[in-house]
Amino acid sequence: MNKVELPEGATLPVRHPDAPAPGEELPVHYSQCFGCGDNESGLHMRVRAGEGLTLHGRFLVTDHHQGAPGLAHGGLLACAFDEMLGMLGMLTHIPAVTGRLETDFRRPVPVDSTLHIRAQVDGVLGRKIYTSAVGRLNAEDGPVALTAQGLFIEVGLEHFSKHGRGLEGRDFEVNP
Ligand SMILES: CCCCCCCCCCCCCC(=O)SCCNC(=O)CCNC(=O)[C@H](O)C(C)(C)COP(=O)(O)OP(=O)(O)OC[C@H]1O[C@@H](n2cnc3c(N)ncnc32)[C@H](O)[C@@H]1OP(=O)(O)O
Repeated sequence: MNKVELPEGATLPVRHPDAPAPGEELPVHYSQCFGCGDNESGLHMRVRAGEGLTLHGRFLVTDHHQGAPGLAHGGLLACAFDEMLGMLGMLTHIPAVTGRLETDFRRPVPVDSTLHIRAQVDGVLGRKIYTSAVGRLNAEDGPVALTAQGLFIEVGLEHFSKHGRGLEGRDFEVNP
């Protein structure tokens, strides 16, 4: 994992009492989500809660995900990290959106490989949530293919009703 530089005063948020238990699979937060939903060409990411403020996810790289022939597209891999880092909100119940996402591509990711991603919350300062993740090839302890750091910004739920659609009657889930 990258060494994450946190600003002075950042603290670790509390794991929400209703967060999925360690080992529990996270629900699909939106059926059409490109990351975790039924979207035909999507990632079909499967994610389970880890200890503390961590998540473990994985997806199979398919022909839908190519950039160069036989290799995953870099932007699509960044998408997978956005999804994983965004889903950390299910541990904290803090509604937030990606403000900044930095991805380091360290190894090519071939079609038919499974990318295992471990994501964690590193700290919170005001509305800013600092997160990071590492992606490994074909096993949870496989070779590191990517690392990423994400800055998420806490927003009110009105962010999703104002800019998105279909949030009526929901409390903390931000997608229908
Ligand atoms: C409840 C949980 C449910 C979980 C469900 C799982 C869902 C999973 C879904 C997964 C899907 C994946 C998830 C997705 O794909 S989320 C979709 C992709 N992201 C977006 O669409 C966000 C678009 N941007 C915005 O809406 C606004 O710009 C936001 C809301 C982010 C901030 O505008 P706002 O007017 O509100 O606030 P502010 O501008 O005063 O900024 C506030 C603070 O933040 C700092 N700042 C801001 N930006 C940056 C930056 N780039 N680098 C560094 N710092 C930045 C800023 O300096 C300030 O700091 P400070 O001055 O206070 O120190």
